[in-house]
Amino acid sequence: MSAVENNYTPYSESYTVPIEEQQNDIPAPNTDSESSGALFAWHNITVKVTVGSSSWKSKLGFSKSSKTVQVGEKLILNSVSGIVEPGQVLFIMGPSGSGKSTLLDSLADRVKLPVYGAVTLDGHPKDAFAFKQNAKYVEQFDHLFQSLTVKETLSYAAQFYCNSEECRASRVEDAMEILGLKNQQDVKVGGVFFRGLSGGQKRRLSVGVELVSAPRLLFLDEPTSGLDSASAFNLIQSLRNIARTRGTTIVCTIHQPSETVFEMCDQLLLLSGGRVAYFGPPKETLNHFGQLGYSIPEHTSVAEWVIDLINADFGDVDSVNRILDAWPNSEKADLLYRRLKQLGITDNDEFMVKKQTPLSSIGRKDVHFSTSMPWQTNVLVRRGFLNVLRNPAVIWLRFGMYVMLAILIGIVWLRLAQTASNMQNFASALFYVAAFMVFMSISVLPAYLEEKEIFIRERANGTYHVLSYQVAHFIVDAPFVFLLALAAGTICYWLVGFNSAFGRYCFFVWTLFLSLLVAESMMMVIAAIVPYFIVGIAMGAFVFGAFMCVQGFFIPLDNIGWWFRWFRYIALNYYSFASFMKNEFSNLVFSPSPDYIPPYPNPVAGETYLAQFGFATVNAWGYSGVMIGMAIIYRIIAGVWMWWFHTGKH
Ligand SMILES: Nc1ncnc2c1ncn2[C@@H]1O[C@H](COP(=O)(O)OP(=O)(O)OP(=O)(O)O)[C@@H](O)[C@H]1O
Repeated sequence: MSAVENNYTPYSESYTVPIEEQQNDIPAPNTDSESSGALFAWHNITVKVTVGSSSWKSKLGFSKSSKTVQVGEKLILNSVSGIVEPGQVLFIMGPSGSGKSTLLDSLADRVKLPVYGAVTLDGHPKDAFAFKQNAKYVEQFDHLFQSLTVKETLSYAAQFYCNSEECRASRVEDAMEILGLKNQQDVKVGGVFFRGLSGGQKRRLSVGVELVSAPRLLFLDEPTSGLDSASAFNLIQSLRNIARTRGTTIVCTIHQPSETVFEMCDQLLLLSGGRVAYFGPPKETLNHFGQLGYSIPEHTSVAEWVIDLINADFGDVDSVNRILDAWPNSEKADLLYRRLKQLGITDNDEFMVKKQTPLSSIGRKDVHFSTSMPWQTNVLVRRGFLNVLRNPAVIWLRFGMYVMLAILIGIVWLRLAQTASNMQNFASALFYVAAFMVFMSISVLPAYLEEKEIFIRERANGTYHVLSYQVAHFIVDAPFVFLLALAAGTICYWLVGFNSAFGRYCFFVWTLFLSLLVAESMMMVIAAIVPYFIVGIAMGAFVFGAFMCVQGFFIPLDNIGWWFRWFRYIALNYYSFASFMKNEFSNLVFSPSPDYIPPYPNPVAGETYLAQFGFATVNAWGYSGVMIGMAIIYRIIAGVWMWWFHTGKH
C-alpha cells in the first residue's frame, strides 16, 4: 500500500480541530503521523519581476537616448507569511491585482518566476516532488472528460492512487458523499455534445477528482468564481466539511465572497499590493482594523468593506499604506511570527526556496507515483477508449467526414477503366487521397487541445508519468485511425476501381492508415506546442500545404531546385503518394484507350508511367517503415515537449 493510502482517514472518522485553542495557546507542531492534514507554513515569501526594457540600440551601446526605458524590479509579493493548521480553511483575499493568485501558485509550486522565502510542510522545508504526493491543486477552470459520468470520473481518478478495489470504491463513495454528488453519480459531466452537470456541480467534481488521492493539503484557485451565491455556498460548505472530517488543510483564493461564505473560513489572509494587510480569523478582522482606527459603516458586508479599505487602485493610497505599514507591528502579526518561530521557520538557507534549486532539499529520493507505470497506462487506455467511443468529437464526427469524402471521391472518379488514358485520372485520385485525407487530420486538433488541458491538470498534480500517457494515447489512437483508414479506404478504392488485386487493396488501406497515423501524430506535436486552437489550425494547414507541394504530383521532384529537393524527405505526403502510386501502377500494363487519344495509342507499362514521376525505383515497404518511424518520432517530440513545458507552472 502506498504512503498516500496509509495517510487516508475515512470520511466517517471525524476529525475535530481546536482552532480557537490553536490561535490563542499556540500549540506544539502536529507531528502525529495518523493525522491526515498538513501543517503548512510560509515565511517572507517574495516574488519579483523585471519590468520595462531598454531599447535594442542602448542594449548594443549605440544610443544613450532619453527614450530608453528604465529596467527595474517590481515586487509582486513582498514578505508574505502565514500558517494553516491541519483541518483549517484559509481564504486568501484582496483587491484585483493584489497578488492572490501569485501567492497561491508560489505556495503550490506553480509559478515560473523565482520564489524567495521559506515554505514548509509539517515543519520541514518543502521538497517539490514529495510535495506533489501530499498537495493537490484545483484549477479555476474545470478540465474534465465531458463524456464520463460523475462516478466514472472519480473512479478513474482513484485508480491512479489506489492499488486495491476496496480503497478505490471507498474513496469514490466518500468523495461523492462529502461533495453532495451522490444523486448525480450517473450523470455525464456534459459539454457541447451532452447535457450534464451544472457549473457548481462540475466545480465540486473537480474538487472530488483531487480528493480521491486523499491529499493532506488542497489548493484551490478562485473556486467560487462564475458560480451563483447558492452554488458558491454549497462548494465552500463542502470544502469546510472536508477540512473538518478529514483534517485536510485547505488554502484557496477567493473573489468577492458573500458574508456567509466569508465567515466559513478559519483563517483569512488579506493582501494589497503584494503585502499582508491582515492574517487571522475572519471574525477578528473588525477588531484589527478597529485598532487602526477604522470602523465599518452600518449595514455593510465585512468582506466588501475590508477589500475596499485596502484597495489602493480606487481608494485612499495613504490610508492603504498606513494599514500595510501597521501590519508587522500588530498583535496578530506578533502571534503569527511567534508561531513561526516556535516551528523553527525562518528565512535562513535551510528553508530558502529558489526556482533554480527546487528539488535540492530533502526527500528527493522519495520520488514515486502512487501506482506503477504499466498500471497508469492500463487506466489511461481504458479511460481513453471509453472517451473515444462516447465522445463524437474525438472520432465519430471525423468518421462521418472521412466516409462522406470517400464517397465523394468515388462519385467523381467513378469506376475508371484500366486504360492508358485513365492513368492520369488514377494518379490524380491517389494524389487527392494522399493529400486531402491527410489534410483532414487537422480536425483532430480540438479533441487533442481539450485533452491537453486535462493532461496538464493531472500531470501537474503528480497523477501519472508522461510516458504512461504517451504510450496509452498511441494504443488508443491506433485502432481508431485504422478504422478510419479501413472504412474510407475501402469505399473509395472500390468505387474508383483501383487495381482489383486483393493484396494491392490491403496495401492501399495499410498506407492510408500509416499516413493518417503520422498526420495525427504530427497534429499531436502541434497541439502540444500551440496555446490556441486558431494558431494550431493555421500551423497544421501550412505544414500540410507545404508537404503537398513536394508530393511529386504537380512537378517531377527532380525539377525542384537542388537546394530544396531535400524537403520531400521530411514530407509525409511524399512517402504516402509514392507508395500509393507504386502499389497502383507497378507490374501492370495499361491497355490502349479505345478512342486512341494521343499520347496513349499503345499499351503503357506501369513502370514507364511511374518513371515520369521519379517513382519507378520506390521501395514501398521501405517507405512504410519510414512512416512508422515518423509516427514514433512525432510522438516522442510531443511527449518530450509536454514533459518539458507542460508542468502546470504559470
Ligand atoms: N509573470 C508576471 N510578470 C509580470 N507581472 C506579473 C506576473 N504575474 C503577475 N504579475 C502582476 O502581479 C500582480 C498580481 O497578480 P495576481 O494575478 O497574482 O493578482 P490577483 O490578486 O490574483 O488578481 P485578480 O484577482 O485580478 O486575479 C498584477 O499586477 C500582475 O499584473
